[in-house]
Amino acid sequence: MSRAGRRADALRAVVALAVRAAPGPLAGVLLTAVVEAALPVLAAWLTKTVLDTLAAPGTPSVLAPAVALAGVGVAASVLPHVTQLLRAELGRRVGLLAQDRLYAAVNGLTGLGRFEDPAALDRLRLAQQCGQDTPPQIVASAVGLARTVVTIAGFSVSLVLLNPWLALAVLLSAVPALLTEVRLARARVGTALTVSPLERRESFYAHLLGSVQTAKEIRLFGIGDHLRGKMRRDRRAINATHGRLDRRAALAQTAPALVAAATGAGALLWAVGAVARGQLSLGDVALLLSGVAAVQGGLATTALMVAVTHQHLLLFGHYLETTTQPPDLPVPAEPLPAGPLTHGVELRDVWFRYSEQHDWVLRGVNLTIPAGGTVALVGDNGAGKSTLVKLLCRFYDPVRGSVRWDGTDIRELDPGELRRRMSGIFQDFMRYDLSAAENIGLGDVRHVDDTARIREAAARTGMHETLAALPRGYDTMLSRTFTEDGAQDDDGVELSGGQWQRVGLARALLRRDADLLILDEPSSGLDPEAEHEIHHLLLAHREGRTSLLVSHRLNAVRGADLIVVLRGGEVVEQGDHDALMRRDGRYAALFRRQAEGYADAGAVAR
Ligand SMILES: Nc1ncnc2c1ncn2[C@@H]1O[C@H](COP(=O)(O)OP(=O)(O)OP(=O)(O)O)[C@@H](O)[C@H]1O
Repeated sequence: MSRAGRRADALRAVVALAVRAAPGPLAGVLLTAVVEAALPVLAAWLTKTVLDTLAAPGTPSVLAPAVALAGVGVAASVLPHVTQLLRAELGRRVGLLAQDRLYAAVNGLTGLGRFEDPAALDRLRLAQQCGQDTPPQIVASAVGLARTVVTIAGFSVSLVLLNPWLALAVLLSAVPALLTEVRLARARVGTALTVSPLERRESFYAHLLGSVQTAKEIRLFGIGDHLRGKMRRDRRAINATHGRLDRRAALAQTAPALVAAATGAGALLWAVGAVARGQLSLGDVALLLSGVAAVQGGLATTALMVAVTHQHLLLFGHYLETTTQPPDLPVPAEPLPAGPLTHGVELRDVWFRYSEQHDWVLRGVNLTIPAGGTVALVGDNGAGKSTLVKLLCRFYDPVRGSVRWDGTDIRELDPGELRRRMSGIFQDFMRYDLSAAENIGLGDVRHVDDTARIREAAARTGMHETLAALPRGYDTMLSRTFTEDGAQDDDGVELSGGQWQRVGLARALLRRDADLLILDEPSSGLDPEAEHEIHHLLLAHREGRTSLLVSHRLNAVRGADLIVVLRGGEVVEQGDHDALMRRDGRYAALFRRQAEGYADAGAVAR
């Protein structure tokens, strides 16, 4: 699509957004803009009438035009405040709708790929920035533009009546400024794109330096100054880019400004001569001077507003691109229903790599998780276990092969429905800065307010007593960073690593009707007694349910119906514990090594 076509699309989208979000304030802003635009023209004519009436004694009373002029003055001083009020309301409502649509689009992404694509993240950042600010600014500029055009038209007619050639010269003198501003607008958008990655990285450093999660390590390693230096370097680069553009703009704007000033001076000299020759009255001169100033000022404002609107429309293109982007993973127009799991989930010759630049992570994996069965996945660091879990949830699609839910390729299913049939805990599970109840309730948002259910899930992971004893019980914020809905009390708490893991597990267990339970390292942060206890609990919970357990603690997986050993992205062994021990391969070696570690520790203890 051509650049002009994209701008027209952006403009249509902004207008549609404003009409949808705030029809009342939009109509109000347009109305006040027209009235505000007409006032200066009216004031100039009334001034001329007052001056000419005063200069010609014996003519009708000056009172009526003087009172009208005063009225115009009052209206001119009040209206900007009304406009400001309406424009602010318009901005807030449009900003809200734009933000909501943007995050609906982001939330609609099925997979994780776009969140790992720097170009997509830069675009998202620009979309976040301009989604909030750009539509109201475009509306404000467009309204301002319409207003100045009305004012310019009014004064131009006045100038044409006094001297048509002068009117033409004044109008033409603004053309260079207009062209310069449009060129500069394009350069400004180019600069915004250039600095966006730098600004995103700067925000990252700002987050590192200002958050409690990072404060410990930054202090222990004393790397605050190092990070600050990197942040400063990015900011300097951003400033240098902006500085270059500002210098270029100042140079480019000088010549058009000189042309306009020379035209204004010429008009003044002509007017003085015309008064001396008796061609113009004093009132005419007042009208002419205010007309030249208004037309020139208006044209300069127009140039700037055209440029700003142009710039915002180009930026808004990124918002449109993000909100109308095609799906990251294909979903059929009419997906098949994901029914209750009756046979099992199967990975059939699955090959996967994160991108063409990356190496294969899974290489022809064949694996079945039978309905009602417990499968454990073990293997070295980087063997591909978490990647396999992500493919099961359809965060990525296999490059080759398929993942099948009761025989149907999960690409044929509705991803939302598929995920509603699953539950689990990831290795890097979320610790939400929310209340304890909500931290668990989010496991099944239909029951987020079901206190009894939440307490029962907490009890099953041994967390009920701990959470009930918090300052506000389950309503206590599990955060020292935020307070509940802006409350002033700082009684939020930070849980220990193991306690958080139990909360994460309780969240997973809240979805009681899940067909497939995925537990990726569910006990890595627990003390040995808690681990033992949690594994017994999970064993009981998994009984008769389909589950996939990923763990490095081989003692925890020995009860699984099937243990699958992954190495370098390939399944190298599978069977139950006894079969794998008899086979005396990789699993047996790993198991013995862990058992020896415990035995050695026991010997040292004795
Ligand atoms: N988002 C990603 N983008 C690119 N490469 C990735 C990504 N996630 C993982 N990898 C790579 O894929 C390989 C497998 O990682 P994965 O997390 O699946 O291993 P794992 O078996 O779960 O390891 P661990 O036992 O350490 O948790 C690793 O080499 C890792 O660097």
